[in-house]
Amino acid sequence: MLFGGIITTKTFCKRTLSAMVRYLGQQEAINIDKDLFNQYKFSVDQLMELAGFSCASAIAKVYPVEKYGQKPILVCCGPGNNGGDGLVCARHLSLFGYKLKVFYPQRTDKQLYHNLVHQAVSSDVVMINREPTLDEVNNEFGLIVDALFGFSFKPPVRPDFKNIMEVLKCVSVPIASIDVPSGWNVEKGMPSEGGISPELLISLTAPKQCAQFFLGKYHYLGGRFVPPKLEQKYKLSLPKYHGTECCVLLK
Ligand SMILES: NC(=O)C1=CN([C@@H]2O[C@H](COP(=O)(O)OP(=O)(O)OC[C@H]3O[C@@H](n4cnc5c(N)ncnc54)[C@H](O)[C@@H]3O)[C@@H](O)[C@H]2O)[C@@H](O)CC1
Ligand SMILES: [K+]
Repeated sequence: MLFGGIITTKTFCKRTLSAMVRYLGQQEAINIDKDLFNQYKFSVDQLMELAGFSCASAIAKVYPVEKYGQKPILVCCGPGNNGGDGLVCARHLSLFGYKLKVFYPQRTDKQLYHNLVHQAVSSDVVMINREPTLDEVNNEFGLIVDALFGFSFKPPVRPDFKNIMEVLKCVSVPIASIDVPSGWNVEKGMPSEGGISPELLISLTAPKQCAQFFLGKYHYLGGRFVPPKLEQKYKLSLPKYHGTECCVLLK
């Protein structure tokens, strides 16, 4: 496609990359997850660490610490594995030199999650217990990481998460969403009543169908842990990760 008659190599490469990947339906994403655990014998901790690290890397590329490190980053974590990715991502961002605050209202009572919180706090991440207001988010933070819900989300958002979702819908601060923009239908995208509009989306393993409706500026793929046979089984056509990079720019 030509834009004003000019197409740069970079634009062409980005468009080619995002065109070639396959977008997964919700059930397919769940099946791949099951295969990774049952057939390929990965543990949740392993994949979550790689997923969260790749999200932190993509965020650091788009929002360099030299420019965005002054104000804290707010990470909003949900009750499932998407929230776990958020906790890992927060710890790595803190180790990269950012100031981190995490809002994690429904803490999962499993050892993995207790450990993730402990590890984050040990790496200077601050856990906040009160839900931040819209004004507080706009004034205090430079970036929001949305780790509320991933590919297992079933709309509509339940009442206990409505407030924070409303805040995220209205913020002027950029949002980086992990795997799926929270509140979006995993296949159909933003709900008709409106939803959050992330500036950065980091798809994990492979993009979900909702990513086709993503209009933000940056789309990365992370989670470089897919065994070649699994990639072939689901015909994922993943883009090539460069060198030792753990994430790749799709758009
Ligand atoms: N195989 C993969 O691709 C990997 C996936 N990971 C992450 O795991 C995520 C999927 O995790 P899960 O399956 O635990 O699920 P999610 O984290 O997507 O969400 C499930 C949680 O959200 C709650 N929930 C669902 N619908 C809701 C609604 N309408 N209102 C309020 N709460 C709702 C559920 O009760 C559950 O607690 C992925 O999106 C990704 O971020 C990574 O951790 C590792 C590897
Ligand atoms: K999310």
